Amino acid sequence: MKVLKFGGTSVGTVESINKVLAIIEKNVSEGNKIAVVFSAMGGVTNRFIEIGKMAAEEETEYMEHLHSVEERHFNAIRRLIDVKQQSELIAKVKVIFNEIEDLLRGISLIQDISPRTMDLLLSFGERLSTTIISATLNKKGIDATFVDARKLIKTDSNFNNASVQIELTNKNIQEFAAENKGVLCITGFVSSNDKGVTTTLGRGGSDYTASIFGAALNAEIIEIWTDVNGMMTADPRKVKNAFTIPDISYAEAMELSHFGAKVIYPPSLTPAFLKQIPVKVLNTFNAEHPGTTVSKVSRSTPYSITGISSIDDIALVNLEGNGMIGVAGTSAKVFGILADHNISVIFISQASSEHSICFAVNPSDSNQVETLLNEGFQSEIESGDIDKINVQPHLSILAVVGEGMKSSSGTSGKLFSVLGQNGINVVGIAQGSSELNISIVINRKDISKALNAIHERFFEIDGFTLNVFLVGPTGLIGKTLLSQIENQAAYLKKHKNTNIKIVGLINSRKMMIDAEGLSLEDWEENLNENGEKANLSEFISDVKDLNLPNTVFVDSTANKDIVQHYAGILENNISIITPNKVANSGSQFDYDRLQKIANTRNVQFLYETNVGAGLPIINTLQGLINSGDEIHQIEAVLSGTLAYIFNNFDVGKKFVDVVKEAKEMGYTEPDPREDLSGMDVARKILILARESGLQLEPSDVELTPLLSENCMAAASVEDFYVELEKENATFEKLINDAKSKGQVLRYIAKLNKGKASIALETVDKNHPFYALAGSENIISFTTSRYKTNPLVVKGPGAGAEVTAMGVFADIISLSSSLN
Ligand SMILES: NC(=O)c1ccc[n+]([C@@H]2O[C@H](COP(=O)([O-])OP(=O)(O)OC[C@H]3O[C@@H](n4cnc5c(N)ncnc54)[C@H](O)[C@@H]3O)[C@@H](O)[C@H]2O)c1
Ligand SMILES: N[C@@H](CCO)C(=O)O
Ligand code: NA
Repeated sequence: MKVLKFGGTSVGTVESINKVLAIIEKNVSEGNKIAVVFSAMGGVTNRFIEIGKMAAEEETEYMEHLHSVEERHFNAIRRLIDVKQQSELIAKVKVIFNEIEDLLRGISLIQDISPRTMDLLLSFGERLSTTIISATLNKKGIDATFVDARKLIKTDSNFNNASVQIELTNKNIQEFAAENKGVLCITGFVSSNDKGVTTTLGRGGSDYTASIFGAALNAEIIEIWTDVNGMMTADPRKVKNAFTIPDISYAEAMELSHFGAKVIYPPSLTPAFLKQIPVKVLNTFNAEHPGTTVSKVSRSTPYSITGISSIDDIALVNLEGNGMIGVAGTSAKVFGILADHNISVIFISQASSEHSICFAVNPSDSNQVETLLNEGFQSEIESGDIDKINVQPHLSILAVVGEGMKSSSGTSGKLFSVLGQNGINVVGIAQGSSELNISIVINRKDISKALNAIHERFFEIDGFTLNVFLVGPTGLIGKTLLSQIENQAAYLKKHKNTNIKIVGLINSRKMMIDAEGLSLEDWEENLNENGEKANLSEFISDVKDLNLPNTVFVDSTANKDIVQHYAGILENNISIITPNKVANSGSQFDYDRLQKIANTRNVQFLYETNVGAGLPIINTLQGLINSGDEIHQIEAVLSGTLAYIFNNFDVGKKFVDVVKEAKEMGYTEPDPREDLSGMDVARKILILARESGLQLEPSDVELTPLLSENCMAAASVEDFYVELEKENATFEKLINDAKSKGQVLRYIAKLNKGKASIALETVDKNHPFYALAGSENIISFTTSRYKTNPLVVKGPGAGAEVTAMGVFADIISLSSSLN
């Protein structure tokens, strides 16, 4: 024997009823003995509640509303059953509607609808749907018996939420089933008391009916047919990667649904659980899907948790005070007061210090709770033993549930590290000693981020995803970075189980954000055609509001305004990666501030490409300092542009043309004067000084300017080229003088005895900086450990590919640290 139950959406339309019929027919053709429980057509119960209330309030339109419900049922009959065979059923249903009309007239006369009357009114929903479907089955040649469950399920007289007299009910059902063959078509939700007065079974009522029948008939299985593919690992509306849980224990199902997974209401399945009858949750609209089996057996699963669910809106109540310590009875009093007022508690936590009790309630109860407890504990509050009751609204609870975490370590560690890495503040924690559920209270704004991050970490179906917002995608570095990410995506997926997802782009003209991820194939056309007008502040506030997990903000501009936003971005627990040197080369105060925010917020601020592009300079220096080395001296060629220019300027060439070449090669700053003025090098040596542990301001860097005032004053880069052309002779002379002595020009930055300086020097072939080619940088660190032979890093220190690579490497390093 199998018991099937079809909910309101499954019997809501003719299309869905046809699917239900097909499922029943399939069972019959396979020779299964089945009993089928039906809910009312979707929405009908609520309509009846409204109509009943309208009648009681003498609103005459109730008749029109009733007629529309009637029409809906007649329409279904007309489409389900052949014209020639309809009349008998239509007559039967018409009689039922006449009864409903009489009832409503009565309600309207006495202007009252009691719980008893409401139960009678609501019972028509199930009676109608079941009448229609059983008749349809018969017309199709399937032997089906309409079963009015009111005759079999006997309850007390607690209308709206009656308690079942289980022994009597079982006996009734067993006797009935013994006498009646064929498909039993049973009205869900309804029952009656000893006097035969209609009652209903309350929340999850039709599931309860199915469970009662299943238990009474010793069914081998109960199938709950609904409109989703079973119970899922998380709410699929909040977590896109949620998937069906194939097997779940009764206890887990109970925990998950307590915290909001609404697919089934497990308390209603208790009769089945007690008899250890497995319950399958299946999808009427996707009947082939295996759904979820809820049963007693413990399961084998590759995951340490079974599912995550949440209640979005709760209020946390805190009762606190020194007078509570060691005093028995405080919690009994708190929960006694709540119980007296029928207020249900969702979560409780008390630290062993006994200094406070904290618990969660529905926000709609929170004002009442506050008043009740302030009154109840008035004398303790007055004497100072207990502080005033504190209520925190706008919170959410999430629960991580699974038998797998029992007596195994690591689940809570993993859980809290995900929350920590995503800057999600934990307001409260509770874990029962059953070790089946860890419940966490967090701020409401973080709930979606938390669910997604936890789901990703525990279920790892699609691997780890880093969400990237990029400023300056159409610039040289930005564009190169995007193409490197695109080319490397398959490798990262395969070898690191990592997805780098670009979720937002902004250049000086356009911006766009898509939390689902932007395609790297056509991002440029997409941004041009579909992007909104760029507005950096708006973009950044959208980034914050979106509150995605595992997020990084990449700034690939040389812009000064963006830097003003860094602190706020880090404060929102979003990491920053940038080749832009402006933030780290402003005031020492600003530099320290960003470092501090990143540290306290537990996010990363990575800027390897600030010095020497992709060359490992910042990481090397940080490694030296963090491991206890001391920097005695740094000597370096830090400008790729100037290195290139001095390596390529020769007699017969114009200096300005070599500068233009450097720009075309992608070595220069957006404005090459940043390089030629020495500003770019000054920024770099300042950053190295700070990374070495020194406190320096930009003005402390001694710098010999390379460019005349006219060049610096030019209004645009083009004007600057015009000015520079006039100074050709000066540069020619510099080079020739050096050459005549067998020397080369090097723009050398030094950090020595706490001082940073930069000067144009000539070096001969014995100098280690002599043999630099192209845009090569060289950095030589003399330290306590590298004293006689310095540690030297050398290689191309500018250019699109090597810089984008450095940014990309920072991105990978961030994602490894989060994963
Ligand atoms: N080129 C190199 O070799 C190299 C090496 C290391 C570091 N860097 C640094 O990389 C950064 C980018 O350099 P690039 O060569 O790609 O420059 P670029 O001029 O080609 O690109 C910068 C992009 O940023 C955009 N942008 C500027 N302000 C913006 C704003 N407010 N909002 C949105 N977009 C804005 C610009 O439109 C441009 O597309 C600079 O900070 C530079 O110092 C470059
Ligand atoms: N413009 C810079 C790029 C690297 O930061 C240079 O020439 O070195
Ligand atoms: Na670097």
